[in-house]
Amino acid sequence: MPKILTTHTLHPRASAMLTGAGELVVASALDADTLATEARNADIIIVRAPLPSALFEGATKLRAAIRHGAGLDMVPMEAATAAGVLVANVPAVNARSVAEYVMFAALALLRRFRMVDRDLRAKGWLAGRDHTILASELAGKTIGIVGFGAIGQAVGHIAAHGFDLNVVATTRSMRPAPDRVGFLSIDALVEQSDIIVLCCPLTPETRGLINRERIGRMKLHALLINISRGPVIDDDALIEALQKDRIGGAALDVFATQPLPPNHPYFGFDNVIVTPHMAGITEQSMMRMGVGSADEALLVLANKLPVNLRNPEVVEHYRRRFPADI
Ligand SMILES: NC(=O)C1=CN([C@@H]2O[C@H](COP(=O)(O)OP(=O)(O)OC[C@H]3O[C@@H](n4cnc5c(N)ncnc54)[C@H](O)[C@@H]3O)[C@@H](O)[C@H]2O)C=CC1
Ligand SMILES: O=C(O)C(=O)COP(=O)(O)O
Repeated sequence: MPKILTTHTLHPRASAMLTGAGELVVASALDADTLATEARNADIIIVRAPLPSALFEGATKLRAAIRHGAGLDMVPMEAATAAGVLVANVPAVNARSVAEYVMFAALALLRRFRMVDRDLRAKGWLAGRDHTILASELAGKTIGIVGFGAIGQAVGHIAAHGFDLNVVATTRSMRPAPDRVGFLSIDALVEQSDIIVLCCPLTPETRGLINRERIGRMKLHALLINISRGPVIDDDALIEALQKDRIGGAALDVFATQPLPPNHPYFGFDNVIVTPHMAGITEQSMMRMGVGSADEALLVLANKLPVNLRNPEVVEHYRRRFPADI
């Protein structure tokens, strides 16, 4: 029976789809050595944690690595491709969940939710109400979306139609912008936005995109929301801007080091919301990502190519490794 290794427990509906088609095994730990050892006799791996390149050298039976979600940065693409392993993902199905998180984060920052809740509990009613900086409405502000793919478009739609925000965006292709969205260069977006939302993948171009220089161009007291990947922001530059009260606050769901170390400076700011990479995790999206991953795994087990194949250049190599397949 083929072995399907998964880094995390899947949604029950996805597990049910795979039970019977293969032996479904949840990795016993997520460190590089354990993953590489447990992938050695696996046919498929479903991925929610960074995979080491070395995994692909030892996993001689491995046919596919399937990302449970959108971001492909967790799969070392070159190593997978060199080994003839198909890489697929499940795009767009968590976009609504992430977009709702973005609106939650923007509202929570503007309402100073962390401070008000804390002061009411610790010091009582008046302390909770009596903040010198007033809360602010979303309506009429400009939200700047960096990366206008599935998530960016969902954010743009809710922001424009649900909250009367002005929406500007920057994206690689700059195709014709939809109604109520204006495309700008990254620098113009950074200068004009009251709220900047990072919705791009982590790539060599986006690593360090929000650097000291760009943070310096932000409007005084603008907000920054990051749901993309931690290294898109220069942490030292952001921490400095927060210390100097240069920006109004930040909501960070993703970090250069995950888990975020307990003593990290981000924990020290009242105007920073930190969440453990969970913007895309809801009951609905976990079901859709799980089912989508299971669909792709079942296709590979049926000797077919996954629908969202992300390294098509591997196909010839794959055919040589598994001549009976595809
Ligand atoms: N925090 C969370 O729970 C989640 C985080 N993510 C992250 O969000 C990313 C985006 O997800 P989707 O919107 O589903 O992907 P997508 O592929 O639909 O959209 C990404 C967009 O970013 C644009 N882009 C790429 N490079 C760029 C650059 N240098 N400058 C500006 N735009 C650029 C692309 O043109 C594309 O429009 C994922 O790659 C992942 O890293 C995704 C889902 C959940
Ligand atoms: O889709 C992504 O890239 C995410 O970050 C969320 O997916 P996951 O929680 O890793 O299944």
